[in-house]
Amino acid sequence: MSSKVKICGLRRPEDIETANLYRPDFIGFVFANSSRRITEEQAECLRAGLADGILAAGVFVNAPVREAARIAEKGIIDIIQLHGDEDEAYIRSLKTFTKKPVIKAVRVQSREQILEAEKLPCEYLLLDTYTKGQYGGSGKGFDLSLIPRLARPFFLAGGLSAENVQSALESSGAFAADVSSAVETEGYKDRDKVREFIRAVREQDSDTKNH
Ligand SMILES: O=C(O)c1ccccc1NCC(=O)[C@H](O)[C@H](O)COP(=O)(O)O
Repeated sequence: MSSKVKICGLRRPEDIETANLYRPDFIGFVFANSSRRITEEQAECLRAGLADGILAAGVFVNAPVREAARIAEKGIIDIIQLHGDEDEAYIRSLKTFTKKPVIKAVRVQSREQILEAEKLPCEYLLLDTYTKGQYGGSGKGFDLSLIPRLARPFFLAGGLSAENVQSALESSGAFAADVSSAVETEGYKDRDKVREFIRAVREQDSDTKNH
């Protein structure tokens, strides 16, 4: 199966134009406390311009369950990405309010932690770097040898770039590559870097098919 791409932290109309041009499979709107945070109203406007076929994830960190569900049910996002300390009870409660798929981020510190997270009632895991004092989008990578064989599809995140994404996907077996920092220049998404990242993932797919 070909690898998917997610570009996270879109916040301007030109970022949406870039996405519509280069067609990642997923984009992310950050609703959590971050320099990439956007409001619900901004996300609604951006979503209206997003091409069909690109799925929008909403990134939340320890948000009230009803707030995440409300934004999802409004149609602003297709997937709920939980990037904080949300536990099984939180996810079960969320699922009583919305049928939208859930991505649970794990800020990786050990192999056992990932195996434990596999039991959670979510559709996808997202494995990201643990950085003290920061929930995500740090631009730093983690030790991919900690990733066990997983039955569930997972997004790989944390310090990915056009230069390292091919080998990271290959060695981890991830379903999708997720990037934010490495496709930015001075804090904003950079059209050329987004293009190169997506190209690197798609090239990896054609290399795999040719071998
Ligand atoms: O990107 C943020 O600012 C952010 C803040 C708080 C929680 C999550 C956040 N991002 C989530 C993502 O999906 C990022 O793409 C992921 O952490 C990878 O980021 P990077 O290492 O910068 O490529």
